[in-house]
Amino acid sequence: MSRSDQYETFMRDVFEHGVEKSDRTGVGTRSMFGYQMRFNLQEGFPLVTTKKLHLRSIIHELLWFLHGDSNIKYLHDNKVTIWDEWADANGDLGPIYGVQWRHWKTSDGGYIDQISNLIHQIKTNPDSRRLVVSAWNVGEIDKMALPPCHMFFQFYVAQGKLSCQLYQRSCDIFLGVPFNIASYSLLTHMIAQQCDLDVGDFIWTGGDCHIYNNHFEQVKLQLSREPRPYPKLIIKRRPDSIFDYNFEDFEIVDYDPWPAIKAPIAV
Ligand SMILES: Nc1nc(=O)c2c([nH]1)NC[C@@H]1CN(c3ccc(C(=O)N[C@@H](CCC(=O)O)C(=O)O)cc3)CN21
Ligand SMILES: O=c1ccn([C@H]2C[C@H](O)[C@@H](COP(=O)(O)O)O2)c(=O)[nH]1
Repeated sequence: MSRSDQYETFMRDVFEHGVEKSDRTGVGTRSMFGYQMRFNLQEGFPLVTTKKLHLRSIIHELLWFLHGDSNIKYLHDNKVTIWDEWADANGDLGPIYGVQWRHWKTSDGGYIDQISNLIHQIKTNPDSRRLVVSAWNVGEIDKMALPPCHMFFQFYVAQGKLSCQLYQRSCDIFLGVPFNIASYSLLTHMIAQQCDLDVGDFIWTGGDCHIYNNHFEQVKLQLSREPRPYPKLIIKRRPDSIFDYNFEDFEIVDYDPWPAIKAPIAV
């Protein structure tokens, strides 16, 4: 049975049973600690259907991470504005996700490309239990515009299928989480294609899962809507490496969402 309501069930649980909690931004939240969702990627691409999602921003952001970039110029060139509030006057965000994924600094002055190493390990040693990428570089957190939220992910290969589990320490359920689910599901499809594997599950694990107090009306509206079946992802080409995908390589078919719902972002 295909389920396309895990996200809404999660949102409803936190909305109904979360506790009041103040937070860094001053907005205030309703929060729950610890939650897990499992998406079978064989059954569709988990793009939330109870509001229209801007997949363009999600794809460009992921390609930007994979390029090891942390300046918003690439995003701006592609009309993506989701990181604007955190960039400095030069558009820099410090050593956030992309930098840690591709150029983790070592103590002897070298760099580690975690993504290249990961792909190599999946291809040559798929049973490994060390198929891990971390953005949580403790020694560099104070140089980042925002400490990583989606901070640690692990892959798993069994029966010809690639699965991924993400640990997200802090989760803005209305604005951030739909982006995060789609982004890592897309990454899992791309890595599976590169490694000649089918896709398995994407498992999302959250730490502090919160709904901001100024998202309550939007959440009520969203929860009044019936989820629809998930769309399908088509990757139109098989690039030579994980770093050679273009925006145009991806197509989502049969996405029939409810209308978009606007909300302010907590900075
Ligand atoms: N409070 C907060 N929540 C987040 O989800 C978040 C941050 N901060 N800071 C860093 C990044 C930036 N992210 C963002 C930023 C903006 C949107 C947003 O405004 N989404 C709109 C559409 C925007 C668009 O695609 O142009 C939405 O309706 O989903 C989503 C995620 C995720 N992260
Ligand atoms: O990919 C992302 C990035 C950020 N968030 C949210 C989670 C929190 O609401 C804020 C970060 O604030 P902290 O005080 O650093 O936890 O951004 C997200 O959900 N997804």
